[in-house]
Amino acid sequence: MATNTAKQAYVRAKPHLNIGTMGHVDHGKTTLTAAITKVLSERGGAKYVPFDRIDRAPEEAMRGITINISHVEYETATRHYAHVDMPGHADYVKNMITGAAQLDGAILVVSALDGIMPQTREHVLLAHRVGVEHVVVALNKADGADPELADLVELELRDLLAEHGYHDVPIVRVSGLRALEGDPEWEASIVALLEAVDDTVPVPVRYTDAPFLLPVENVISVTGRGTVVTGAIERGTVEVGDTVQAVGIGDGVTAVVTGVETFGKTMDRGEAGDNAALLLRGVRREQVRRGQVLAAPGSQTAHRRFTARVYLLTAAEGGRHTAVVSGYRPQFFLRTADVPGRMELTGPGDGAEPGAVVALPGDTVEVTVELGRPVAIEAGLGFAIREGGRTVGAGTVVAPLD
Ligand SMILES: Nc1nc2c(ncn2[C@@H]2O[C@H](COP(=O)(O)OP(=O)(O)OP(=O)(O)O)[C@@H](O)[C@H]2O)c(=O)[nH]1
Repeated sequence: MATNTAKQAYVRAKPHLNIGTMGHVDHGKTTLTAAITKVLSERGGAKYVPFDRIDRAPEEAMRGITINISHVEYETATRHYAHVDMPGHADYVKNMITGAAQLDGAILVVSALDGIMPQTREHVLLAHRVGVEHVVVALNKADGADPELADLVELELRDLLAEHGYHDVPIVRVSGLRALEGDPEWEASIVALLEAVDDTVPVPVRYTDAPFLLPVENVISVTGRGTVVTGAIERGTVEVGDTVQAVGIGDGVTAVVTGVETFGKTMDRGEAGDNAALLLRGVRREQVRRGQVLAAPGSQTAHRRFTARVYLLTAAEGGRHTAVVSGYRPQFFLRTADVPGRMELTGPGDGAEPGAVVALPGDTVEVTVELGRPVAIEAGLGFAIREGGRTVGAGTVVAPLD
């Protein structure tokens, strides 16, 4: 937001969708993301983002001009996409469950050389659990794979996907690496992959009529301009002159929005589904924090206590090997907030025995949660439970308390 040159305006000519790559470590997510931007840049639909600029680019963040650095944007003939390449496995799991990623669809990257690996399974399971309805598979590294082996991987993938309710998923053989190197055959594979995404992922219904809500991802101070808050708009719309309120964690400030941008372009109006950067007047950087939400004043309230239903992941899903008892103190991830808390088991769900005081991996249980700090809570909000760097549970808020 702090550049001296006049900014280009964002033209909302095509529907905007949010997609992301998921898949096992080293199967080529980042290479594929770079390849997509390179191939589309040659066709006028993107700015090329080289491999080493994805996930990082701290100087861009310092200049305060872009949204969360792991997002890239590109356009196909019919859509504008924001694409998130979640840096590591832990971030993926957290972003998926908390809904921070807000994916309308996902590209599952599977190496044709390695086939299905543990995180491939875990990501498919989580995607389904958090409501990602549309998946396209990029069967990557097809340049190095024996076609018969790739056929076998494809069969196994179809089984895995069907097990989690994904049917008729397009599986496109690609090579991110060869496409990046400019090999026309593999460049064409990237185009085919994006065509499959265009055809498979429908334009979602956006809640533009609801009160404005944006989970805060990043807060950046821009010299001479003020404080910029970035994140994906979950609901509603926002325009210059609107008043927004920060809710959760500490005391929330109320501020007037003096600028709205997406990917460095100015917008008249940010809408649900957009990745936005909002410039706030008269706010110091410390007054807004990741984990808060920016909301239409009075539309959201912060709570420390709430009731919820929680599914405990099995060991095979990456969860715990042992039971959980009342008084359990894991870490809770709600939207972009990461707070410690305590969980009491109040009743069985569909898995646990009636009256159970312990819950086993694989059970669904009713719980009361008390967080270390208040965050914006409402019925239906999804959250993740983590412990020692791994995800052990996925929950849904039933009702806020107090
Ligand atoms: N042969 C071949 N190698 C590839 C291809 N795509 C990626 N690789 C290689 O696979 C390795 C991992 O690629 P990355 O893009 O870093 O994988 P990633 O999934 O983003 O890894 P994480 O971000 O660590 O989860 C690198 O050495 C790439 O060069 C491909 O299409 N063909």
